[in-house]
Amino acid sequence: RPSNFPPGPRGVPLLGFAPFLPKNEPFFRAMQKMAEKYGPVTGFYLGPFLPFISVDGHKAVKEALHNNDLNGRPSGTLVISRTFGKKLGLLIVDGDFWQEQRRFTLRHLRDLGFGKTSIEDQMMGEISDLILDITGAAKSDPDHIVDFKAIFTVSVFNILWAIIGGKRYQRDDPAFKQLLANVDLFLRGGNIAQVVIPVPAFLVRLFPSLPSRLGVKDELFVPIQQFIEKSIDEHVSTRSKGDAARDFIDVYLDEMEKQLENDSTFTKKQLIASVQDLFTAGSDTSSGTIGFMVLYMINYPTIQQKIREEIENVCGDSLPSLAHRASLPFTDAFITEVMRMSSVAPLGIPHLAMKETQLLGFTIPKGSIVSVNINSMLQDTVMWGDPENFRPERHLDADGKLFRNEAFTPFGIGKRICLGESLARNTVFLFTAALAKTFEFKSLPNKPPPTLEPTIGFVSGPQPFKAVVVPLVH
Ligand code: HEM
Repeated sequence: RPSNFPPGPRGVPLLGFAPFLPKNEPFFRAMQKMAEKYGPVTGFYLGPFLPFISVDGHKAVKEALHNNDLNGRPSGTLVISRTFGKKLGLLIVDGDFWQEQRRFTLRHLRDLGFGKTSIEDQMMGEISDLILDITGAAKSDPDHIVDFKAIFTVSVFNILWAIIGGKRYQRDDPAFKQLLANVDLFLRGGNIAQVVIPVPAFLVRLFPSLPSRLGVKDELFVPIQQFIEKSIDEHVSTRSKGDAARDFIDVYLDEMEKQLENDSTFTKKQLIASVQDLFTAGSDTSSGTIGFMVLYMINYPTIQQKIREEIENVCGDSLPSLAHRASLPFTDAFITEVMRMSSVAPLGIPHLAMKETQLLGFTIPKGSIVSVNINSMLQDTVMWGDPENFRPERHLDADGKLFRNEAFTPFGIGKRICLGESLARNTVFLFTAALAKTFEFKSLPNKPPPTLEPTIGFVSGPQPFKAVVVPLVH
């Protein structure tokens, strides 16, 4: 260990702490427990040479995420195997490549509808379809029991795909459902420490099942990459020169053509990897968040009733729109509190120290993996007082207006903040408000409410659940 390295467990020679990584509890919780023992910045080694730094609590997380020397991403064999064995896409790239691709993607996704009301019509269409689906399922069961497994992913994906690929899929399209199930399976597979374990490439060649055993099931992305590549080819063949760009894929293809002569970062492989990353980062996180909204409504029926009353008073007969949001502070506070409690991306994406730097006075060696515990920020006792309690009112000020606590950072902070934040926030708001207005959600007869305990994996999602759904007449 270099001098002034953060305190932490030692592990064993050669393998470091790798054999002791917890598997049966969410990794973010294990890291929080470690922080209780060693402090807000904990360090250990994965293998003989790779320092792993876990950062916990508001003060340390804030300092880490605002330190630009920590804005890199890991590049181990397992990390890059999802992107053709190279640092491609948006999630795991860094340096100038990341800046150029992130800036381009963000600018054009914004123009095409991220965070804009122009995509609202698309969202409302998906919501109407979902409402029909849930109503149908509730009415077809004698006890109005609806299975919520994967029910929101198709809607969320269709919104994303309207911007990226300009096409809409039917809710019951089996091939399409399989693609979404693959993303979900991958995200439930492992944890961020397993994926950065420095496994030499030759070992993976010798033991091809090794990544999967470590929870990195990259083969799940093969059909997704084929689907994206096919869409790109269709875009090329269905557009004539001079036609306006229809979606992100068209805009990207235009840029590839423009930059043809240069040593360009805009390539077909990069486009496939970026779209794949937008799927991976954007679908389960948003749909899981909506799932948690329903779960919390079931667990807190009085609060569910209060939201519904607020929405009915403000929106009358119509479904809530983004324009109503400012007049629905309690609904917004409920959404904020569910996001704080459920923390679907509890460890975000691991960062990398691009050079040696300091964190809370400790030395972080160049090349360290820095795992930033976003959940610990959302549960910080100093910032929240009673973080363990579900209290939407904590997000309202004395005048009943939405108040933003500095520690509310489910999308991260700093330069690597989530690229899809505005789209996710709008999606989650519209779906939650529409569902609360249209249905009453209840526990199954004579059963306790479904668990709020998250699934284990790269992201936290709701466990599959069923609920009694009563369609409300308006
Ligand atoms: C509730 C929904 C979501 C949550 C809670 C969430 C949370 C996060 C978090 C915590 C990070 C990591 C920040 C860091 O590395 O410090 C992140 C990164 C990212 N998110 Fe999201 N996200 C959500 C939805 C979305 C959506 C809808 C998209 C796009 C369609 C998206 C795209 C991305 C991308 C591309 C990154 C990587 C940014 C970079 O490395 O520069 N996310 N997200």
